Amino acid sequence: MTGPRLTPRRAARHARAALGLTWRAAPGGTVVDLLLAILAGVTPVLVAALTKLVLDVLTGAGRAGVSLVLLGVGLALVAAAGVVLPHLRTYVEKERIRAVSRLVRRRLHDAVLRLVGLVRLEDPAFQDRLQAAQQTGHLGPTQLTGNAFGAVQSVLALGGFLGVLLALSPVVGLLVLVAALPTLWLQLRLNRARAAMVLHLEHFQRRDLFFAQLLVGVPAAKEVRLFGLGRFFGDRMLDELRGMHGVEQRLDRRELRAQGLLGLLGAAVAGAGVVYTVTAAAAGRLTAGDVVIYLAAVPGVQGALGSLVGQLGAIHRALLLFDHYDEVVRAEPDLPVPAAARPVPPLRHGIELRDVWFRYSPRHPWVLRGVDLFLPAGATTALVGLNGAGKSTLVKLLCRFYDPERGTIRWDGVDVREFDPAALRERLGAVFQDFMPYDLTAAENIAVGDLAARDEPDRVRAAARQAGVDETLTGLPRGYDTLLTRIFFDGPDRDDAQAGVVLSGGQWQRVALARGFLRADRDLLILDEPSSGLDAEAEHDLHTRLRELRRGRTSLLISHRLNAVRDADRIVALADGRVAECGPHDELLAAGGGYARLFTLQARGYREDSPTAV
Ligand SMILES: Nc1ncnc2c1ncn2[C@@H]1O[C@H](COP(=O)(O)OP(=O)(O)OP(=O)(O)O)[C@@H](O)[C@H]1O
Repeated sequence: MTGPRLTPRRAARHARAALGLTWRAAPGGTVVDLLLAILAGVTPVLVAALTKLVLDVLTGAGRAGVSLVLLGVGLALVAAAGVVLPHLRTYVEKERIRAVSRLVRRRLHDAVLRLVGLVRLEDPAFQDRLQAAQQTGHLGPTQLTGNAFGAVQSVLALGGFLGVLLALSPVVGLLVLVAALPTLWLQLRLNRARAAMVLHLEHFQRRDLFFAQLLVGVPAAKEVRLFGLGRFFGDRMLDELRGMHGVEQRLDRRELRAQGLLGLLGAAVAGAGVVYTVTAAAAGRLTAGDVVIYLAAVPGVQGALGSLVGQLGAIHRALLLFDHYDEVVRAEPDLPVPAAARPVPPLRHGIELRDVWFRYSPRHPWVLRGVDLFLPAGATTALVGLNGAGKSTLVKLLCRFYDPERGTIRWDGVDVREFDPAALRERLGAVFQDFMPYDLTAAENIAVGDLAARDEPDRVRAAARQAGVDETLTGLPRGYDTLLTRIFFDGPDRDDAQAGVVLSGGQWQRVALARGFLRADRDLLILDEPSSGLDAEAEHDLHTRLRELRRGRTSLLISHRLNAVRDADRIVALADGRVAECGPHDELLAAGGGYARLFTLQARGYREDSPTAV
């Protein structure tokens, strides 16, 4: 496994960005932490130096006139500081990490929201990076700063102890120093491997999480039990976990081998130093105080060097991890957004698709192959076609989640690429076929259609009434404030296991419709299979309401129930990626094409005694 390379320029850019984030998130905490790191660095050297002085005075080897009491008090104070400082630092550091995490999370999500389309979000490689950035984004700044301050502390301790060692025996001092160089080299290599591992593991982790969710989550619980899928998914999950652990294990073993050898080397150097000092003291060349400070200095230098190497390695790793975050926050918009976007005017004439070609990526087949279509303002257009004909894809293009590969979509003659996508979407209302049931309250589930309605309960209720779900929601344990989920609970509901409710599929469909109704006044209302989950009576009722609502408005209605679209102003049938038929119901029926065939088939299914597959 080869690791990602970090050029000095890239490293410097990441370091600047990471430190900048830390400073912006917690300026006070950063200063305090640095001061504490400096204090923590000099404390052990001071303890060793004071201990030597005390011993020298006691054994008569020290200078006369030095007060033992003062030395004792000084030693006690410095030792006390040495005990308290690490705890204080831990607290300050945790506060800083929390502040940085919030800032990093916000920036990451701002960056994701800048992706106005869906192309990049649907790219598995980008998803891997995004997940890695989510998990490790905050580690870049926090580890960089924490380890940089730790390095300051280590350098101070190292400088102090090394000074002592070199003064007593330059040979041993240099030996201790040189013995640390292989550790530094190894650490840098291991860091690169570890950073590469994060991205490599992301594949496994996402799939592991997916299988774990299937096993413990509610959505798949029915099928898992009925089809007996538990063992199958469990084994797949363990396979992913095994793959992940295999990668980690290989790296851990490499680390164990290398660090074991280097540890032995360090111990041998330290042992040789001890033998030398004790022998020199026995021969009268060193005092007892010298022996004590020597014994403190050798592990002190090795410890500080080890920490420094570890910290430099961690800084390197933090910079490599920061790469994922940096890539995501610097990601170019996935759809071109004009610098000077044109304002989106109210729709007067209509929306025109001119020779629109689209496929989800060059590796995917064409879905639309030259669609020419006009959606006249103030009229209802129905879009019909077999499964996979491209109806929902066309809706996604109208919302500009993607751009056509060839051809244009024009809003009153203006190419929609000249608009800001957010401004265009402001003019649209939509109920998607795969609408999202949120684990929120009933009122919030409707108000997400137009967040301004959060503070307008009457509007929310009116929309629910139009969608025929008001009575259901009013009857819930907490009315519109009832959570539409059994996964979470609100504070006051903690002791009430029944507080959240699960709606039926059709009831959810109506909630989604209510969301759409909140935007019924927009220039274009898109309804993709709005009645697929409704019972016959509700469907009839809904289409009567929709007819009312659509009157004089521009709307696009997609449905497989051809009876529900027959009164649309125009019916457009998609087939083979093109518009195959277009016209009012009667005209299409008389033409005797694909639409007429499907309509007759469905109608016969209702009339005949024997059931007919539709
Ligand atoms: N995000 C995607 N990435 C790749 N291919 C996709 C994606 N979404 C849809 N497709 C493919 O595009 C084709 C058209 O799908 P689309 O959902 O537009 O059909 P549809 O007419 O709405 O079908 P249905 O009646 O079943 O809802 C299908 O072959 C589908 O597999």
